[in-house]
Amino acid sequence: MRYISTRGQAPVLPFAEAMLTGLARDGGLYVPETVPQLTAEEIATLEGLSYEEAAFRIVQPFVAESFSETELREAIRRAYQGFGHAARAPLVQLSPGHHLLELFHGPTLAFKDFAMQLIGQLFQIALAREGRRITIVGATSGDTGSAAIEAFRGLPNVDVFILYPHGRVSEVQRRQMTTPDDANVHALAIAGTFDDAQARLKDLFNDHDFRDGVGLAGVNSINWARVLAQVVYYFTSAVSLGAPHRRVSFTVPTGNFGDIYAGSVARAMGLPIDRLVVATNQNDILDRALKTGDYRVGRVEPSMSPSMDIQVSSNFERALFSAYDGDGAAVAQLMDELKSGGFTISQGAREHLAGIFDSGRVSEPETLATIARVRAETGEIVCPHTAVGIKVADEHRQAGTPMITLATAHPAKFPDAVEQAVGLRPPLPPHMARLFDLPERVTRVENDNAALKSLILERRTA
Ligand SMILES: Cc1ncc(COP(=O)(O)O)c(C=O)c1O
Ligand SMILES: N[C@@H](CCOP(=O)(O)O)C(=O)O
Repeated sequence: MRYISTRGQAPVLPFAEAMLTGLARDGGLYVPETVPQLTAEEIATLEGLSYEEAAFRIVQPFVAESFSETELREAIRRAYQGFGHAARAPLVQLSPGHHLLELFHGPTLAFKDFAMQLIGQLFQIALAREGRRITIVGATSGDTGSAAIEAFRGLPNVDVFILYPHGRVSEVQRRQMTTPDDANVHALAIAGTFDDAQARLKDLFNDHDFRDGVGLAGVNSINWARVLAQVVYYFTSAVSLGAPHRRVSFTVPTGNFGDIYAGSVARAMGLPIDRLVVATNQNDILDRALKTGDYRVGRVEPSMSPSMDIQVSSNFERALFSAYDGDGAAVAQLMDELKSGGFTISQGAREHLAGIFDSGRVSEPETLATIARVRAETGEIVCPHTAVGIKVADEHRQAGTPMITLATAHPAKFPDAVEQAVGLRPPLPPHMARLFDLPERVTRVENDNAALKSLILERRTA
């Protein structure tokens, strides 16, 4: 399996190299040259398997040339052993035909753990093999950061720098990033928004001297390996509701478009997904783009679902690459236009996207009302991101097709929003009970590349 860039100008790489490379050298994102297909029979055999065995069968065709079966099985086993639920990603029925896929039973209480724990294991195998050291830089709107820190803390051959927007993540999210005391972990509060953090991160990758000098690696969903690991739970949940003999739909709270893009990969592999529904908060560029064809960047407005406070949605580039039939030059042209504020999606590409995705937007009052309604109707307490998903899912449900909404984070990560909606603060699980007692370590940094580069060079332990 070879991996190619969405902009068509970067070296073609095998899986392990694409994983260690992160952003392609032409500024694009790696995707597999072809998508492996699972037959209906193969999909049916996933029913009743452990999450780990299903993950092995789904991931293996993408990585076979880079990792032996034994290495992959062991990486998967280690990745999910710390999850707090035997099913790893359990499904809970919200109402007849509407199910919540709980993706928050990992160590940092968000869906990011599913991919980050696995790539943490795969990175270690690949780095040990080559005797390489790396400097990971990640951008986060709240959840990727702590998941990355948890997966890479304490490793002798890795430094982890996490850029988060100062004052724009929840207190639990911030403390998850600033309280680990490992010398290789560096939490950086950048002046600006998540979009600024992600833009600076891409600048660092596009500075080839710096990138090569520090051995830069990325663990955002820029990294194909992140997306791949997220494909698994689309299969396990759909199969438990009757796929491949029955079609299912998914609604996904969306920001950087990585999670829902993973759903489109599952669909391309043969999983009978009817609709993939993008759910945004008031930062609604994706909803606007899918409805009008105009992808136009607006101001990032802080919301009570801060992890989705994103306007420049990195993985949309991968969806565009498919929608433009793998035309890297066309994608590069759109990304160039994006530098001046946006672009218009061609009619053909819009039709391609409309064949897969629907979308909806949820306001702040609607988010609160949904948390309260779900509590009243089902007893479940959901996080504000999940509430955005549930509201949009309810607007897109079709009789006869089960809808699965991804519950992307634990409500205890967002106690202020939950308290406002239902009058109580969900407790943190026991392994995080000391979070508010631990000292924080944080460095403020300007939204400036030169400042960032010198900080990384100065702090690196590698
Ligand atoms: C809790 C939560 N929900 C939803 C999202 C959106 O996911 P994606 O960026 O993959 O679209 C994020 C951030 O990624 C998140 O942390
Ligand atoms: N919502 C994310 C933003 C980064 O997304 P990623 O999937 O590209 O890592 C976060 O919580 O950090």
